[in-house]
Amino acid sequence: MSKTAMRASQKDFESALSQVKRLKDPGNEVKLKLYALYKQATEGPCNTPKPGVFDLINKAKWDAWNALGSLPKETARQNYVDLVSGLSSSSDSSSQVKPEADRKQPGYETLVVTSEDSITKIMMNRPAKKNAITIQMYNEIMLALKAASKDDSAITVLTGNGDYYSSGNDLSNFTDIPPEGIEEKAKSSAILLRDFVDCFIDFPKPLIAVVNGPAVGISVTILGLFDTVYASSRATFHTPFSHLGQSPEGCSSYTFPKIMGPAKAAEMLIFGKKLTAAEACAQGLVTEVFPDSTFQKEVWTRLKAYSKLPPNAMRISKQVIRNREKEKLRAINAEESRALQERWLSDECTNAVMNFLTRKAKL
Ligand SMILES: CCCCCC/C=C/C(=O)SCCNC(=O)CCNC(=O)[C@H](O)C(C)(C)COP(=O)(O)OP(=O)(O)OC[C@H]1O[C@@H](n2cnc3c(N)ncnc32)[C@H](O)[C@@H]1OP(=O)(O)O
Repeated sequence: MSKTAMRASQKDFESALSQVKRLKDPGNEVKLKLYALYKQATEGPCNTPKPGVFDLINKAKWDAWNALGSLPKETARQNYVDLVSGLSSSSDSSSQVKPEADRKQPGYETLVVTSEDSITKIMMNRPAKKNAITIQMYNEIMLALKAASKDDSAITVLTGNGDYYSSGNDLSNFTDIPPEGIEEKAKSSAILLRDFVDCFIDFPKPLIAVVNGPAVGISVTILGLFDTVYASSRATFHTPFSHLGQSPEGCSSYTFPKIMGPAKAAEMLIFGKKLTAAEACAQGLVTEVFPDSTFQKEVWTRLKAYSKLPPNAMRISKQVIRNREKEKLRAINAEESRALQERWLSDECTNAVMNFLTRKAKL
């Protein structure tokens, strides 16, 4: 016999009433339907005066109940039981979490990109190399950001897999010299760098860095272009550009002095001072630090709550906060990229990279 042909007993109705309390929030429209059916099942047709036009909530409830007209109490009880049973089965199936491998978006080799709960998560995925950023990874991050800017997620997160957030530019990027020579390599790298940083400058939705461990070089400098930076207490922030014969990028020559003042920015960007997570937070580069033991749990709970906020309002707020600086940031990015193009051809830089690659030097 079909469910609707059955008559719901008082016991079925009472069990639906207790089941409804355990359901995930079904949204206002369904809540109004449930309210109306409950009133109809227990009191019969709507019998109270219509609330005033400014009493919005009670008026919506009254309208929903009144719309049921003279529906018999028994039918309302049955409809209530059926509605709750439908909601329970769909909420059971949506609470079955698929393993990450099944949810991951195809087409990325150096990243794991997933979208759920209105959050697109871009995870750098070279843990054995401390998530050092190869040419392929720069390109894939740009692709993932462009896709995330158009998908239906409300917020986008960048994070790292393993013990590091990222050790920055993969220093072996400099070893793959094309037949056209080293100048050509420096030129194409500067274009890649500029395009990469532009993607962060132009990203239209709230962008959050979940810094799960130490961060080096370009993975630190671009943090000034994020809207929120959450860090594990294990994270450190290191920009050893002078040690590498290089100069700052990611618009940090502008964002860092603005965030932390010129003196603190110079210590990081010129002298390569490494900051702890607590120091980075005190200087405004990091929004909040969480104990490493509860980092993932606390951060994702927070982000899931934020991702439920109205997405258009968040986008517009970001625009209002950031848009007036965009042109300036693009010009700074171009200037920093030009300076680095020169630096990459210098002996200081060549020697530092060779020392790392031949294992003579680490940070
Ligand atoms: C298109 C170009 C755009 C350029 C933009 C400009 C960007 C600038 C920067 O980002 S500058 C910062 C560059 N990064 C570094 O200088 C970090 C170098 N790495 C280290 O000093 C150390 O590896 C470490 C301190 C990050 C970690 O040390 P440790 O814990 O002892 O681990 P290992 O050194 O054994 O590392 C494991 C494994 O990963 C390889 N690796 C780590 N980082 C990098 C890197 N940045 N580039 C290349 N390879 C890296 C390391 O060699 C080991 O590999 P192996 O197991 O030996 O094969």
